[in-house]
Amino acid sequence: MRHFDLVIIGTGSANSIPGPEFDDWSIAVVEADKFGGTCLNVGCIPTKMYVHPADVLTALRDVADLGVHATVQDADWTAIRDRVFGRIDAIEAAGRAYRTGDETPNITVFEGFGAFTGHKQLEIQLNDGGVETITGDRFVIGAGSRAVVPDYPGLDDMPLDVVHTSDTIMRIEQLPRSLVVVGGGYIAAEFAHVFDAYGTTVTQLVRGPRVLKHHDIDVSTAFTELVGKRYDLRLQTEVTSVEPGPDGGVLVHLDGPDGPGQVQADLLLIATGRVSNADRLNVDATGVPVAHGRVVVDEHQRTPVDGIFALGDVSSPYALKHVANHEARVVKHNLAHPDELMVTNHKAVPAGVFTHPQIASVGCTEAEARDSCEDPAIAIQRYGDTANGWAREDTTGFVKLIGDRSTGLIIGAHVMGPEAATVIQPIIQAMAFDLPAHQMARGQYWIHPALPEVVENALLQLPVPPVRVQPERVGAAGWADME
Ligand SMILES: Cc1cc2nc3c(=O)[nH]c(=O)nc-3n(C[C@H](O)[C@H](O)[C@H](O)COP(=O)(O)OP(=O)(O)OC[C@H]3O[C@@H](n4cnc5c(N)ncnc54)[C@H](O)[C@@H]3O)c2cc1C
Ligand SMILES: NC(=O)c1ccc[n+]([C@@H]2O[C@H](COP(=O)([O-])OP(=O)(O)OC[C@H]3O[C@@H](n4cnc5c(N)ncnc54)[C@H](O)[C@@H]3O)[C@@H](O)[C@H]2O)c1
Repeated sequence: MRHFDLVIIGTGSANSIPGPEFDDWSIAVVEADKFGGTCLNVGCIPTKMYVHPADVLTALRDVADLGVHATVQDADWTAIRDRVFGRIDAIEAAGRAYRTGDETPNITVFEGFGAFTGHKQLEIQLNDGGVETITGDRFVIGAGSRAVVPDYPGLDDMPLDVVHTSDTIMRIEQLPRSLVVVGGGYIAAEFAHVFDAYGTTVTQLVRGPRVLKHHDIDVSTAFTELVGKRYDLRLQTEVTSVEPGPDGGVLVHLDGPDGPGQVQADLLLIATGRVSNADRLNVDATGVPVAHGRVVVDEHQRTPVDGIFALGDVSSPYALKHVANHEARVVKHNLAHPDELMVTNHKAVPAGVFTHPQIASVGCTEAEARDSCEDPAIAIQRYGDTANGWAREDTTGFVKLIGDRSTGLIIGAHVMGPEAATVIQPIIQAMAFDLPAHQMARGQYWIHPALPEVVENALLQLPVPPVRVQPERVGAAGWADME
């Protein structure tokens, strides 16, 4: 049985851990599937490579109002798909070659599925046949998450090329004429935007009252209204069964506000959430506990078993790549410096939804704020009432801020509109560094007439006490007085 100083399960964010500081450690990297994990191969990166052409197409369709005459013919699915995966597959292959090649001689890659069979002992079902059992002094569990597919009657009998999850939909042969998307979360919203923009007839089935229902109520309500005008959005609608369509494709049986019904389409995309892979690793055998479906870790990313760490979707409730990357940096430091442990920072975790319009959020929603404090301060600033938004004739975008009246700090921010995921970044910074709202607004210049002025104006409106900048920190006059 081979023994290693460190065993890493999963090549998503965990693959960033081996570096020069571990050159004298023997390291095993265990990967069952594609090198680089979800984000690179089937997640953030390819989806955003599909979103960008969708954004371009959507913008081109909207330019008539600005006096520009543009004709959009169609989206060349094959060209887009081959550009996306021509680039991604090359990176995947290069990552695998790097870890298996001469440049990292202390690393042994096991291509197969690992599960614990004893204390710090992992059995690997190798992809090309055979089984290998290894042991390690330390382990990093970075095994990610997987798509959840509800057990709809008839689903098992459907042709494989008709029913998809986010894992497979991006590699299809041709653009479907019609698509049913099930789910109302991130993945459903982003793919509905992509396919609708490319020219597919989209029907989205959402069992709740709104799309993105975990977002702030104002964002969720406004976004639901907007996409409801774009494609066939059916709320409070459940799938009851599926069957092959009479002319191919799929016939989805559903139950909604108007009673039972049907919708037919070329393809079905199921985007009903993801679950941690903690249940597939038999972590119990090595004494690692699982709670709420996730591997249990402390603020140093340590499991209760000495030397076993976990990070990313397998242990984190956030299921976001920037969180997995941050946690990987913490694990890397803590492996190398066991006497000076770093703490994970989950203070102001943001997220973007790459739809049209774009959405971004950080901190609490208004409802969460009202649950935890009696009287949160709220400000809403429309893009269209600031110079750049007005120039664009934006009619739907806004920034919503939630503040704490006692401290003047921002506790939540929600943005819907052009470049929302970029526009929100200064607010994330303010929250991360405890910069009070009015100090943030008046303690710096805001480029005029750029989009972030919408943030400046939202900050100024926030009914929290002004906090004056100390003159010695910003120069003799004190920028707090600058109007
Ligand atoms: C469609 C989609 C779009 C997304 N878009 C975004 C986005 O825009 N922004 C964002 O922040 N996040 C996004 N995410 C979420 C993001 O991709 C994940 O949070 C992140 O990739 C998780 O990283 P990880 O390292 O924890 O796991 P992963 O990257 O999933 O890596 C885990 C690896 O472990 C391997 N593995 C699992 N079990 C075993 C085993 N038993 N043995 C061996 N290997 C195993 C898997 O094959 C995988 O390669 C998206 C996700 C999806 C699905
Ligand atoms: N831009 C981003 O950052 C981004 C993009 C995609 C995915 N992600 C990450 O991936 C995770 C998974 O995304 P997701 O969209 O699959 O999950 P999600 O949790 O965002 O949404 C799941 C949706 O499916 C619905 N649902 C659940 N079970 C259902 C059922 N049985 N029938 C019908 N509907 C059902 C839920 O009500 C919800 O609307 C996200 O939580 C997010 O963390 C992030």
